[in-house]
Amino acid sequence: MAPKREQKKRLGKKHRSATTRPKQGKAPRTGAQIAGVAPKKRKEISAKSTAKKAAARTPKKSPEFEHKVTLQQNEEDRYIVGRPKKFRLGGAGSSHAEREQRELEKVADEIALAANAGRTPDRLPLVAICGRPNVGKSTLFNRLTGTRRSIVGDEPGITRDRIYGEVEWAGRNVRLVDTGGVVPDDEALIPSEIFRQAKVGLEEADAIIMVIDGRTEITSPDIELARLLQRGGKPLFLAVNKMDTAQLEAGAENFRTLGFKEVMPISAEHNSNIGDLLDAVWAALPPEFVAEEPEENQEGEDDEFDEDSYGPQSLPGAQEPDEDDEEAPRERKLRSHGEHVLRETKVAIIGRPNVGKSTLLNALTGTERAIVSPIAGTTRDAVDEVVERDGHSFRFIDTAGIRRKGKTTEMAEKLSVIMSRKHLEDADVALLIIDATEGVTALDANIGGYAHESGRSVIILVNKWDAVTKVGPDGLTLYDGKPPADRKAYEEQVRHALKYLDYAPLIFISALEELNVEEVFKKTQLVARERRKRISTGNMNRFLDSVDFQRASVPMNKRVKIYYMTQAAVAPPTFVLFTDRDVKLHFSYERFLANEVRDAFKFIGSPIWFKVKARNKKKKEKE
Ligand SMILES: Nc1nc2c(ncn2[C@@H]2O[C@H](COP(=O)(O)OP(=O)(O)OP(=O)(O)O)[C@@H](O)[C@H]2O)c(=O)[nH]1
Ligand SMILES: Nc1nc2c(ncn2[C@@H]2O[C@H](COP(=O)(O)OP(=O)(O)OP(=O)(O)O)[C@@H](O)[C@H]2O)c(=O)[nH]1
Repeated sequence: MAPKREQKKRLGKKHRSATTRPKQGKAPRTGAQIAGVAPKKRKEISAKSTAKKAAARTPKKSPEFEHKVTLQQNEEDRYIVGRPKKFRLGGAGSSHAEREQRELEKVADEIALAANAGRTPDRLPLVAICGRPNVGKSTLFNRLTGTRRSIVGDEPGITRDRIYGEVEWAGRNVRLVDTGGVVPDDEALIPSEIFRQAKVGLEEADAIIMVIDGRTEITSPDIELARLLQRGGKPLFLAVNKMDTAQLEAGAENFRTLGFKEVMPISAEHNSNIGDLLDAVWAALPPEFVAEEPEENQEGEDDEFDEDSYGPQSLPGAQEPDEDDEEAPRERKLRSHGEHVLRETKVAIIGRPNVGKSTLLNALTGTERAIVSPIAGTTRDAVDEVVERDGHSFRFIDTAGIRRKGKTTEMAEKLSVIMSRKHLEDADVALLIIDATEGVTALDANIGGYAHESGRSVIILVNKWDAVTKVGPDGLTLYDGKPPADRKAYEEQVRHALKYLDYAPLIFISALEELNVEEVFKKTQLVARERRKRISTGNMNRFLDSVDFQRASVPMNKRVKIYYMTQAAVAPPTFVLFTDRDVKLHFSYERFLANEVRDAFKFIGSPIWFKVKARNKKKKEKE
């Protein structure tokens, strides 16, 4: 990261507009804004202000389509989405146009879906730069990130892949993705590759900058790309590039016909109006990125508890740095300047000998869509295998270790525990394998216990399912004459034996016959995302208001009053409870609360950790 001053100089501040200037230093006080208001009223206000913000981000109605803003109760978080009506592109009727139409609608629907998908606000906000070839995307990207990674050239389609970088602006960091461009096969039609690229980058993006060449006329690919983006319901900005002089800048208004609310003339090459563009983008980012920003000078501020002051700003210690966030250093590393990164999930395959670990690894790395590359692991002689699929990387930890065989049974068993624990250290997600032909043994339970305590996300895989379900010639019994296993009853048994892993998804697989292996990838990606989910303090306290603690079966003297709670860390999600007493939470109270949190926010596959802080602890320490 370039020093702050140097970066400011690079980005310039020509033509800075007062309306888009951010409030330096302080984040908008989403939680505290509603302080001092009675709890009932507080809920209403917060819902209204969220809806207002979302409405501001939704493109205006246009004759072709219409956005209806609806407050959706997403399964993972509450989110506002724009629901576009179907529209038809001009020229429909011929079969080619219809095909094109269908393809566009499919992609647009996917983008709309992605906009509604679960968010992981523990990451930096991601801003995508897209546009047709040669409009200056790479020049803008390089201007913002200060790197030369994105190649600039006169030939259209020179950026062949997505490139990620980071920019610091007004004291905050934003991640950028240059979605790239590809030579169109046919200038008259939108090259489908642009859509493919755009789609991948946009799925993750929190805001989008579409770049257009202000020195050329609007082309039909521009129009169609604009329409496609507008269907996604994300904050959109049109950067009219190559406006190198004030005279040219006036012409940017002509591009309003594309239907963008925010149209900004810029010159990426001459560094003009770039600061304004960033200000506007930053102001439009979803609230969770703003709400979670640590407040400066918080240490030592007023320690008095005020019943009506919700939110991080009034919460002594609530926004302390994430000491427990073990993911943070690696995440930061991944976000280094201009680095071309894919999101990566580290996966440990764990289990006792002979359950099918190496067979599963072979099945996972051998799938048709997997691109596998062996990479040196974190320990000296370890080799990790990285599988890239659908834009996501799965790093299987120490595959040499998984394939290593023990000598005697006893030794192999001991080794399996040691290896499992070692693999857990480096992992995000653990795949705990159970042998269906044997059920959960004491050793399985032992290894599962380590997985639970490690704070990693866990997926239970009941392997060799083929061996207990494939019936023989009579069509009724297995080859050995036994009755085939009943899935529901089997799951109950496993759940009973591994009670503490009740949050872990369970999949029946056959590594040998590659049954349900696809599902393993899907679930791994899901739980990896869930463990990094962050709930805003405002939402957390609304949740707390709704919990009926009377239902917790905990002795009266073990109950503590929780004034408020906040998520202090991700991976695993860790909550700090501000209580009336500095005592360890009673086991059943903790379990009750974890279940309530899970009901509200899911956190599929991840354990939930709690920390207790007595509200006056700091004060006592000072005295
Ligand atoms: N005059 C002027 N030219 C610019 C400006 N920004 C970019 N260019 C030029 O436009 C051309 C294309 O720029 P790139 O940044 O490579 O465009 P791109 O959109 O990334 O292109 P693809 O890689 O094809 O997608 C280069 O010759 C740049 O020098 C600008 O602000 N003013
Ligand atoms: N029927 C059936 N057999 C399987 C399946 N998966 C693995 N096996 C068999 O189970 C045995 C053990 O498989 P491995 O993959 O070597 O097991 P492992 O867990 O790596 O064993 P260790 O290296 O000793 O820890 C082999 O004979 C496999 O063919 C399955 O899905 N179905």
